[in-house]
Amino acid sequence: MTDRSITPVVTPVRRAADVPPYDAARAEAAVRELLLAVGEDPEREGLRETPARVARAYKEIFAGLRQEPEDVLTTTFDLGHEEMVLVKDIEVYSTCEHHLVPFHGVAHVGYIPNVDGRITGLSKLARLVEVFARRPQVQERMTTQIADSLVEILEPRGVLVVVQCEHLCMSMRGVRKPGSRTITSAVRGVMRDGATRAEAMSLILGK
Ligand SMILES: Nc1nc2c(ncn2[C@@H]2O[C@H](COP(=O)(O)OP(=O)(O)OP(=O)(O)O)[C@@H](O)[C@H]2O)c(=O)[nH]1
Ligand SMILES: [Zn+2]
Repeated sequence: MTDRSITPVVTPVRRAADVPPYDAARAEAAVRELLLAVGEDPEREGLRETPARVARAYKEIFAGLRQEPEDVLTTTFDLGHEEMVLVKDIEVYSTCEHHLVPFHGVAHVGYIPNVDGRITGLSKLARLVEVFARRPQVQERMTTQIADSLVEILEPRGVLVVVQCEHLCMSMRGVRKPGSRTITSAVRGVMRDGATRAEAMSLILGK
């Protein structure tokens, strides 16, 4: 019998090319409806511009739906560097797909290049995080997507991604536990080896 507890759950994700263009007018109408639904007056002074503002903000916050990792992991160099590369404390702002409120914190992204030493620009790792953070998300999927796209594009020997976030849906509402942090990781290839993983983790945890 299959042990279902270790069966990976793969969420089908639409490719950017299949995502329709951003519909600002529709977003604006929806925000207006929401304001009415909560008992506000969208015509009052302070709220008159709000639907349009929120529509613009959502375009930015969900821009990652129209981007693919290969759009940002463009610059690769063959530097011959075969040891670990780790960028830590990359600030992350994403949106919980269950409540549409933010979760935020940091991502640490490390990889061990392939034997040709193919590496990418450091900023590209932070851009990669943005591609997946700027979508309606769950933290686990975001972590996995960052790791798997690095595997696909850089073909490295190993990847480790650790994300630590506070979910405002747990802080400002619901269970109301401000300050709790959720930590997720995705580890691929030789980064799974005990010593290598320990080295990456100590670099992440070290000040
Ligand atoms: N695994 C996971 N869960 C998340 C994430 N973001 C939010 N959640 C959880 O999604 C769950 C949704 O649960 P529901 O019971 O459907 O929604 P709810 O009634 O609003 O739940 P409460 O938040 O407990 O009030 C909650 O337990 C959230 O904490 C995430 O990134 N990963
Ligand atoms: Zn939530």
